[in-house]
Amino acid sequence: MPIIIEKKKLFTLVLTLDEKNRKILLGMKKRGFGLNKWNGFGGKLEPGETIVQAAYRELEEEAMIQAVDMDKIGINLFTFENDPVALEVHVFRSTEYKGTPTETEEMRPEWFSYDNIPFDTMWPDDRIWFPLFLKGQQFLGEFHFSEDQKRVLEQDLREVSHVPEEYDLTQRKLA
Ligand SMILES: COc1nc(N)nc2c1ncn2[C@H]1C[C@H](O)[C@@H](COP(=O)(O)OP(=O)(O)OP(=O)(O)O)O1
Repeated sequence: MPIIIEKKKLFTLVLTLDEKNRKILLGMKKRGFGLNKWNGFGGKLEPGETIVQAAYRELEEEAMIQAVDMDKIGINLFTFENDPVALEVHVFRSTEYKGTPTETEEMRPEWFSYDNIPFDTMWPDDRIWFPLFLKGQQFLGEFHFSEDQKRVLEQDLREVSHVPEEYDLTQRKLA
């Protein structure tokens, strides 16, 4: 079946690393989309906000920490069977922060070793692009999910030398 996109929604996703100890900070989602899954911290943009501003804000709101550095490392475009709305998720990598990760209404933060990432309790796309993310390689990904959001039916993951401002839908690989 062709993948038709009539509209896309922008999201951020921030993953904080403790590179010295090879650990990653994830949050258990306590409500809404992605409930009961470990993920990075992020969400939708507020009116008038840039993608980068939203990334800093969401990390602070959901984990109570302030990123000192943050680099956009990739964009994932998610589509779902029989749904014309795509999710364009801008992924950021942060290695320094201020504050103490603290549980909030939306997320329960926890550190995981790079060797023990809980992929079985994460979105299924994560195990595909995390290896690039962890080694600091910029990427563009497309993931087409089953209608029940449980399985990746088709995927395309590319290493890039520059991450664009937004995903160019005319250049997408899955269509
Ligand atoms: C479908 O595959 C996905 N995989 C991963 N790893 N992350 C995803 C996927 N789809 C969405 N996400 C990310 C993008 C955002 O970081 C969150 C969802 O954000 P949410 O819906 O919670 O947005 P908020 O603005 O925080 O929502 P509230 O209005 O509830 O505050 O998941």
